[in-house]
Amino acid sequence: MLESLKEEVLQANLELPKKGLVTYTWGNVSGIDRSKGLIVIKPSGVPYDEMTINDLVVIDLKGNIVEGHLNPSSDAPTHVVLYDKFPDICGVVHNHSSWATTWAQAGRRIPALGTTHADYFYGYIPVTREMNSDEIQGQYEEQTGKVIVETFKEYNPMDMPGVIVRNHGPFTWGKNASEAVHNAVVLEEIAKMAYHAYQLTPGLEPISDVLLDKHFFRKHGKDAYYGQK
Ligand SMILES: O=C(CO)[C@@H](O)[C@H](O)COP(=O)(O)O
Repeated sequence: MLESLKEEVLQANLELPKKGLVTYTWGNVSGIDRSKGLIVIKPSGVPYDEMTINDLVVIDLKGNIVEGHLNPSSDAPTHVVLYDKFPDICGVVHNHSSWATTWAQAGRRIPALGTTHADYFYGYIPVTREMNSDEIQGQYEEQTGKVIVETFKEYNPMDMPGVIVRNHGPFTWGKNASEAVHNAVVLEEIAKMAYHAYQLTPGLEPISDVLLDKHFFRKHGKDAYYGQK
């Protein structure tokens, strides 16, 4: 069942260490078959260099295990919320890549300081609010998804394909698992460049709306929905 999606999700997971986005078993990638309402996700705690297609776990949109002999990623509830509330996405990535996680630990949104950013993210990459103790002590991973959705009231997820979860790390998404990984790689590079740009020029302002529009529109077209800049 879902053999081609499983292969795509396996390759997307194996791309994370190849691109230097994960250490040990940190991070996870999933993909969804919207016609079946089934998600294929990385198993929890399995080293990437030992992972096989048979280790992947299939869950439904309530988080129930439909197929698989291992537990799904501990972040599966977050993936489920995002698929439920962002109907156009079909791939989700979570990781603890160093530069993006630095911004998460600092509780900072990432400003658009250059055209690389503008090609992928229309304006600031948002950071979620701090979660309260009840949210943390409760269904933490599910609440993480809900706080991301709350942050995206003003955004179309397809035109802002990532978020910085405060004190945790980045989540990215896309039209499939492979695009979600691509966006994770870009977000990490943007986070690194923005950090260094601020070192060179403290108090740097974001790029002009004209330059942001030029690059984002060129890549995404005029009809893209735009949230906060
Ligand atoms: O965010 C976290 C832990 O903070 C997770 O991404 C783990 O780093 C990986 O968990 P599994 O996917 O192996 O359950």
